[in-house]
Amino acid sequence: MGIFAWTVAAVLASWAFNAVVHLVWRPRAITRRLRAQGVAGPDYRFFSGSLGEIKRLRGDGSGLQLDVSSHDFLPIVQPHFRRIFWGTAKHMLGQRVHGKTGTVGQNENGLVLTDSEEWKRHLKVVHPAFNMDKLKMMTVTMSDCAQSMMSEWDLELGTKGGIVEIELSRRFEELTADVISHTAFGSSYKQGKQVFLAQRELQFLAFSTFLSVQIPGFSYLLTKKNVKTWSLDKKCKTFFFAGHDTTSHLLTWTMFLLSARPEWQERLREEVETACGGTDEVPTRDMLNKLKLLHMFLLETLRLYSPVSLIQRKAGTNLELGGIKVPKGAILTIPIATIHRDKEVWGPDADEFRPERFEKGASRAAKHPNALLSFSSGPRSCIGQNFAMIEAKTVVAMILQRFSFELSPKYVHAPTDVITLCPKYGLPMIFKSLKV
Ligand code: HEM
Repeated sequence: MGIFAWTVAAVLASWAFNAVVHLVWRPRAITRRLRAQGVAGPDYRFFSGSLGEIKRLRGDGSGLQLDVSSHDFLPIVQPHFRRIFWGTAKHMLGQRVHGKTGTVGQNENGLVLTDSEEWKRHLKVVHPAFNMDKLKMMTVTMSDCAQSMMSEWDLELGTKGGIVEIELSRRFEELTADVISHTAFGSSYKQGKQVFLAQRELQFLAFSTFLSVQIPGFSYLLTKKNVKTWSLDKKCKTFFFAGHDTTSHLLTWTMFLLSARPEWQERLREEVETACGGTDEVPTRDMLNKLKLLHMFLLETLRLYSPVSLIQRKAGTNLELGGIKVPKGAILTIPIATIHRDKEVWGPDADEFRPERFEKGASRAAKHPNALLSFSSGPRSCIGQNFAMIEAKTVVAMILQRFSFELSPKYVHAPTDVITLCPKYGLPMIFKSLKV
């Protein structure tokens, strides 16, 4: 055999060895150790008393949290979560999917992906971008972008006799991409738009990767999908990924819930008109601060339709949680969507939509102060949460000032999780102008 054939054989043998180690041997070893302690499989209730534990572990800087997942939103994907939980860290979602969707390529990790020292360094650099003064300035950009979206709606209303059906989820994706492009990329807004398009494609590629078996080394092969992923990866920036899809889904689900509850639509409109004025006014940051009911409404939307429905962490060391020894390398999933509907945590009305539960703030709405996990909690929690909440308030307030709306009969309720939770068939809504 020539040198080339030997090289190919050696590479194949190394892949096969890696595959056995990472897909068979290590997962089995971890499974055996957990089973020996009576942990039969991924059942989140087993850890349901451990929210305090999550906080404590995060608080000590280890970046380590836990929970084992049963994800009732997604029965189809469940077997894959099972595999993920029992697998080893190296080939797991936390690294692979985030790596493929969120960041700038193999050696240039973005903030969602980075670990320990590198993360601290990144955080120091980006944190000042989110201080309250900067956010105040960004509110103006947000309302400008929202205003330009709504001017288009006005035009459509004008040509269609004062009543128009608009598919909102797509419009909000464009809007939040617009906002993040203007705030993160400044004048190079067109470059931001390119990133937006690349990122959408990448998200679908990443999701299909997540559902298929991962063979170590295969992501380096020159397949069509890998080549596409690499080229798209280069264009993506963390903020872009983390910052616009999530916020657009929050807006979408808020509008869905508002259309399903006309009495709330009226209450919130009244609050907005009192604090911000009528159809032609543009809310300022100070006005937005007065919108308590809207704030509660957004929190309840985040609880029931959390844009990010699970997060994961790798056990960095052997550790003990709730009396269970979790071996180093196990992937622990925090099933946000499940926790958010847990009656033990939120009370018997956990499945009901009731913004009043947030009357005294998010930390006093449930039995545990950190039960609302949409933005995660602790040192690795969402850096853009204020940004997202301000953007959502600006946009919803401006819509309430200018339009009345109801759900189109075409709407089909099918929340679906493509890394973030969105309505599978969009959100068609019927709009009327409130301008006299
Ligand atoms: C409703 C909107 C949003 C939701 C639900 C959301 C949710 C989350 C969650 C759950 C995490 C933790 C991820 C993990 O632990 O694996 C996270 C992290 C992060 N988010 Fe957000 N996010 C939103 C908006 C934003 C915005 C607007 C930005 C930026 C402009 C942003 C930037 C980030 C960054 C950079 C991280 C990583 C932080 C770190 O690792 O230290 N997010 N987000």
